[in-house]
Amino acid sequence: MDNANPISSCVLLKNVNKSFGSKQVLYDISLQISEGDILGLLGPSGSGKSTIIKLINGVDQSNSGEVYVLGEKMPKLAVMNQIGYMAQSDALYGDLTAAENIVFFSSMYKLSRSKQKQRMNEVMELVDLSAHLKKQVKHYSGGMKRRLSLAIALMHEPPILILDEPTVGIDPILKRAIWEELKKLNQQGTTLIVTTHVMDEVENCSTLGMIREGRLIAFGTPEQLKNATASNTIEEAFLYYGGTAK
Ligand SMILES: Nc1ncnc2c1ncn2[C@@H]1O[C@H](COP(=O)(O)OP(=O)(O)OP(=O)(O)O)[C@@H](O)[C@H]1O
Repeated sequence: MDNANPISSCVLLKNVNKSFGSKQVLYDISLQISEGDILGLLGPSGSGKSTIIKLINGVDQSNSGEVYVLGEKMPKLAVMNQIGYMAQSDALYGDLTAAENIVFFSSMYKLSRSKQKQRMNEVMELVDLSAHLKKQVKHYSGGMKRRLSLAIALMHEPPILILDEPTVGIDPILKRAIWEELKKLNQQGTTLIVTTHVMDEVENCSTLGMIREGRLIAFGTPEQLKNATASNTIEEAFLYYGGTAK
């Protein structure tokens, strides 16, 4: 990591620490994500996954250490526009329809009216909500709101897509369909960063980071983590790290 170059990395964290008041929640996090990766950040609730994500997308700032995205030191507005972000809780307006929410949230990306319409149809098709475009969001179920948030994050075709627990509350069939689309986007060049608690999502990731109590206790490809722990499955490797890392 000492040799890691901010310019050639898609995302680079160097010795990042983060506290809220007197409570330290991230300790000396260093990691590098290459363009075209699908990084899965795994860890128990409260371990610090969302905090790492918010430092990468520029929503929050570290107390020490550096965060670079696309070669630029974060936070930087021009880079924030290159990132699609789906937060853990859905920041949607219940009194507006899905279409109105999409227009509102994508207005900062200044898509032409025809492009906006085209993308709206594409992303709503993708998350299987085309039939509910004109429905007020307060009448959506929890899973529908997650899917709408994902659609909004995809509107401007960002090169980096950050998804904080994207498939919570989504049924297994749609979850598989969404992952297929995410992988398709990845093959077209989108770098993905996804947090999850769920082991079955791990197989979709090219790189895994395991977080525990604010520390990055393992980072590498699933094969590397399995080899390093002499495990047959990534679940076994996760249990190994969970059981022994301090
Ligand atoms: N704005 C904040 N103010 C104070 N403490 C915070 C704040 N945001 C997060 N924390 C604390 O930081 C720690 C890490 O939280 P974070 O949300 O990053 O964990 P997480 O791994 O994403 O958890 P989950 O899977 O439940 O979302 C927790 O102890 C949390 O209470």
